[in-house]
Amino acid sequence: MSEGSPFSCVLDARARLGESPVWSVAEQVLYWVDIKGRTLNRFDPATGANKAMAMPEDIGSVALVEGGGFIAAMRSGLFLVDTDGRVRERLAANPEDPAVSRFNDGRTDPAGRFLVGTIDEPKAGGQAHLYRFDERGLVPLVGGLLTSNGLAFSPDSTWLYHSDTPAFTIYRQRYDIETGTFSDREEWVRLTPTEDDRGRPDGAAVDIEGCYWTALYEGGRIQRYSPQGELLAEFPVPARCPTMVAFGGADLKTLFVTSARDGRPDDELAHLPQSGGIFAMRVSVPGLPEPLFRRPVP
Ligand SMILES: O=C1O[C@H](CS(=O)(=O)O)[C@@H](O)[C@H](O)[C@H]1O
Repeated sequence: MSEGSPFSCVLDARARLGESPVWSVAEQVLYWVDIKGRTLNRFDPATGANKAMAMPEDIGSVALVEGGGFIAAMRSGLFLVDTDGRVRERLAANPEDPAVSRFNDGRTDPAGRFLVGTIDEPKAGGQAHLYRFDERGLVPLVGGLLTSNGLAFSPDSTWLYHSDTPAFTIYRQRYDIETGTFSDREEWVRLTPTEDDRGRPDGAAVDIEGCYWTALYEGGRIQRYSPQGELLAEFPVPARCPTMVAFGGADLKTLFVTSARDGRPDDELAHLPQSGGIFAMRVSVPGLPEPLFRRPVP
């Protein structure tokens, strides 16, 4: 355990921008990406070994695919990647300009569709979108975003959670799992930045009680919210920029957190040298197994 934090560093990865932790129940390992370091990683907590697989471009998120391999959301599009990290096929192109937009946070819905958003890198007034990918192709569902993030589903699949990080806001909307469509979004939680605290909602996961856990980028902590949007607890992380959480371990009661170190000031990195690492803590309420992406049948 780190001083003042319930989290231990389980992998001192020094990732530039660690993201998208995904627990594989079948393999009992944690997959994660380094977006700017351009790697897809397989971390085995039982041995401490991490295998980094080089990617050809920035990789924003991954999800596990039924039958093996990954769907990878990269800068130029969505791709199928095999278990050895070889890019096999492009499923969809990024409809935005890849010079200023890349795919970011993504998650499979409980019916096997892939939801994924983009990041408007120049933050030019909200050019990013949230998309759905299934047999209907890549369809934009929400526009006007700066950084699409925080995708998660309630345990009964009736709510979709979603955040826009630089807007300091988490939204939720009624989700129809039969069709992959949703109602208009409602503002669910809005954080108020201060001069000392620009913590904003990044990647997230929901536990079996329906509580929403979010990393606070530049906020150095993880928050847990009730389904009613009430802040229940906060847990400091030994990194200023935790990026996303995932439940793992045999009982899904280990909370893993990825983090970033890219662009952080020297004094902060001196104080928080494990920034960019993977952290973990035990929790009393487990998460849910991550659904597998079902490749659409043409
Ligand atoms: O690139 C990223 O940056 C954002 C933070 S922000 O958009 O600059 O506020 C981070 O949340 C995101 O996950 C990451 O991919």
